[in-house]
Amino acid sequence: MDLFSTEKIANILPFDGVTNYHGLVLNKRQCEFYYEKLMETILFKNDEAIIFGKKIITKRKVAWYGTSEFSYTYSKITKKANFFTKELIELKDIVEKETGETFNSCLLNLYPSGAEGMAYHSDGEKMLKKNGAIASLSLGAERKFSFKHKKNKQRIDLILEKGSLLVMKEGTQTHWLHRLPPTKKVNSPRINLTFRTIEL
Ligand SMILES: O=C(O)CCC(=O)C(=O)O
Ligand SMILES: [Fe+2]
Repeated sequence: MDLFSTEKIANILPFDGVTNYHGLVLNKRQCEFYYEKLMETILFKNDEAIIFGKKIITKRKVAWYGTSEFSYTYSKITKKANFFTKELIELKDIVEKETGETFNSCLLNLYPSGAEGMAYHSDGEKMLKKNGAIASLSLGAERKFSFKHKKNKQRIDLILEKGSLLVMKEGTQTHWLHRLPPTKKVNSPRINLTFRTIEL
C-alpha cells in the first residue's frame, strides 16, 4: 500500500474498532447532481420511533431502499424498503468500488437544518450482517460527527464534508456510539446515505 492510500484511509479510532475516513469520493459536479436528484426522487418520510414506550415523530426524514422489498425493524418499528433508484445504484457502485465491500440496502437521512441531528447510538440491529461494514456518504451541508467509547467515554470528532465517505467496521458498533450533534451554525439541509448489508 502506498503512502497516499494509507493516509487516505486512516483509521480514525484509536482502539476497539476500525472506522476509515476516505475523504471525498464525489467531485463537486457529482455532489450537486446527486443532491438535487435525491431531493426530487427519494420518498423521505418523517421518522417514527418508540422511545420509552411512546411513539414519537422526528423532524429528521428517512427512507429505506434495497435490492428487494424486504421488511426491516429500526427504532422498534417495522417498515418495508423501496427498490433502489437509478441514482442509488450508481452511488452504491461508487461506494462498493471505493471500499471493496458489497451492500444490499441503504438508509437515507435528510436533516432539514442544523436543528436536527441524531442522538448517540450504535447500529447493531439483528437483521444487519454481524460486524458488516456500514458506509456513510454525505451530501449537502457539512456537519460534525462524533464517536464516544461505550466504556471509557473517549470522544473522537470529525467533520463530514459533502461528497465524503466514512466506513464503520470491525468493532466500531460493538465498542463505540456515534451521533450527529445538532448545531445552530448550519441552516441548510444535509442528506446522509448509509449503505448496509441486511441478512435476507
Ligand atoms: O447522518 C449521519 O451521518 C449518521 C446517520 C446514522 O448514524 C444512522 O443512520 O445510523
Ligand atoms: Fe448510525
